[in-house]
Amino acid sequence: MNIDQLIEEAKIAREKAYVPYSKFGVGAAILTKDGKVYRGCNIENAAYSMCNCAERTAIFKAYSEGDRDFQLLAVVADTDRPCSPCGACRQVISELCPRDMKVVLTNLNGDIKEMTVEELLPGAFSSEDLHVK
Ligand SMILES: O=c1ccn([C@H]2C[C@H](O)[C@@H](CO)O2)c(=O)[nH]1
Ligand SMILES: [Zn+2]
Repeated sequence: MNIDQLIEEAKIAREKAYVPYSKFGVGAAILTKDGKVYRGCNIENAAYSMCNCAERTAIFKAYSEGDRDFQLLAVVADTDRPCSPCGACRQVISELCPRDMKVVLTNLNGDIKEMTVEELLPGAFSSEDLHVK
């Protein structure tokens, strides 16, 4: 599974987005080290704060199946620039993915921005900051 293939998986995930309020579908796909792909879409709610982003859907799906070793995350939306994950997702990605893992942000025009987890959220708050680790 290469980067282009994982982007295609994210696009397939985006088709499943439940977005009656924003009409803004987002897709994500995360690749495990042993080659498994978990897709995620955003899922909205009439109580807006309950909306879940595509990135967290994909990561939580993998986690809940016991898969925790990731090598690549792709995100896609119909944006002018490559889709930029929100702050909440950056925090979750930074805790649950390796710091040096590549994150591929893209849009439907094929613009691609590659970043690392560390670059997505430099200096993230983490378990290292807690007294109880
Ligand atoms: O990277 C992003 C940015 C936004 N959204 C969702 C949240 C909400 O459902 C909609 C509009 O913010 O897009 C994602 O899923 N991922
Ligand atoms: Zn988010």
